[in-house]
Amino acid sequence: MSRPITFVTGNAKKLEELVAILGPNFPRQVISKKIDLPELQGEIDEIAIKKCKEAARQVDGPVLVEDTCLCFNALKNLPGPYIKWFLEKLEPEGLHKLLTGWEDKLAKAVCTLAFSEGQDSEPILFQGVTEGTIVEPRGPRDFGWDPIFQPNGYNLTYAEMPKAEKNKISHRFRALDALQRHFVEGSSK
Ligand SMILES: O=c1[nH]c(=O)c2ncn([C@@H]3O[C@H](COP(=O)(O)OP(=O)(O)OP(=O)(O)O)[C@@H](O)[C@H]3O)c2[nH]1
Ligand SMILES: [Mg+2]
Repeated sequence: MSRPITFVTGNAKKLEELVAILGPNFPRQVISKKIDLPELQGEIDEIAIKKCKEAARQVDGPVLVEDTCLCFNALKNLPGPYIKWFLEKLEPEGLHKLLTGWEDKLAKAVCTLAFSEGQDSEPILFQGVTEGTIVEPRGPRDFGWDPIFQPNGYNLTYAEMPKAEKNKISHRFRALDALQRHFVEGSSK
């Protein structure tokens, strides 16, 4: 029997979505641990890999971590990995206003999952991207920048969509889908 995978995150909403998306049929047991891991600066993949190695060191076993970026096309993909700090200071309104000077409101939400079997294994990455536009905040405020992100093909922001609907098309769903395929295909070999 493989050891359970510990999903290390300080973010309760991420955990809630992960549990809903993975459902009961994921081939490995997933438990969670709340640690706010340090995030070093750098490119997306590098941040996720370093976060994963630190999680594996602290947990001393199989771990999964996630890093989420919100990239504005007009700003050459910023705030990107720094979205958490931008959101904390500017709130959704301010984030939307950042784009006032640009006609281009395109953005992408990027979820990068990093999985490692343990301290001695190299992390494996799975990424999910959902494209959309940045709009004036609409909908409930219970999760981050959801009120300003309107995925392509929808008239609703992530925040306005029923959770089950967001979880079918979100950046997080797409990354978890890749992870799930890795484990399901891997376990049938
Ligand atoms: O509206 C949202 N819809 C989402 O689907 C979503 N996923 C993440 N976020 C926010 O974007 C920042 C990422 O930073 P982040 O990846 O470092 O997360 P975090 O520090 O909260 O948790 P963790 O690093 O301990 O896992 C944080 O402010 C998160 O709250 C989201 N906001
Ligand atoms: Mg974080």
